Amino acid sequence: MQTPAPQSPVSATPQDDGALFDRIADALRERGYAVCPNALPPALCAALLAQLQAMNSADFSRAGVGREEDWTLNNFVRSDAICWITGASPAGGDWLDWASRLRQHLNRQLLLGLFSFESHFAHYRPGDFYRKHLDAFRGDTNRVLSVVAYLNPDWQAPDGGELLMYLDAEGGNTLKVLPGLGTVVVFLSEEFPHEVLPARRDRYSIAGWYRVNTSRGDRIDPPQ
Ligand SMILES: O=C(O)CCC(=O)C(=O)O
Ligand SMILES: [Fe+2]
Repeated sequence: MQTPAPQSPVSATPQDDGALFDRIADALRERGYAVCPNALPPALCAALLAQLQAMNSADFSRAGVGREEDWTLNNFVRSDAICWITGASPAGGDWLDWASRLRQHLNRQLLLGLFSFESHFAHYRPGDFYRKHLDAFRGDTNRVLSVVAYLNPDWQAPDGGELLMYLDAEGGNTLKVLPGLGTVVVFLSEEFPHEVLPARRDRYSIAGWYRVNTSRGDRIDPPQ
């Protein structure tokens, strides 16, 4: 008889995660991106939503563009506000655990060598946007895989705020994703330009990036 797997505090579904993570790995292998409605475990969604409700605007700061010394505020490119997730809160810790399980699964299946993960909550007020961009530039970064998780109950098409993904270099083949609660999108950071269209409601999400280790000499990168 098999011993049941230990249950995580927010989700009794590591086994279900396995099936979802397999689907994500297959889609990444075939297309380089995966769009998965109802992917985040419901208990994790509930915990993250409760945390968002407990936060206020002072916990968020205006999002910038670029890394470290290249970081700048740019109202033309993006107008959302963000809060980095450290794991200090139980919900943040549960999210990081989920992201870590996905990382290990993808490393096993796709040999991506993903080394670390960084992520933040994002709040887009009505009208906020993030113009067309790439999350990583070839040879210039260690961000390999982007993941976005949406935290908006009852989101409808007229609410707008879609993630618009450009699937080919010409920009003719696009995909729109509604930011509904529990939907997760994963994609190769260097391959897919994307943008966030303005919404008519407050829009909440988590954006995260898996990175490879590009430390050399005395320069530790990622810095952790
Ligand atoms: O929220 C989204 O749909 C995508 C956000 C994004 O592209 C980013 O933060 O880099
Ligand atoms: Fe992005």
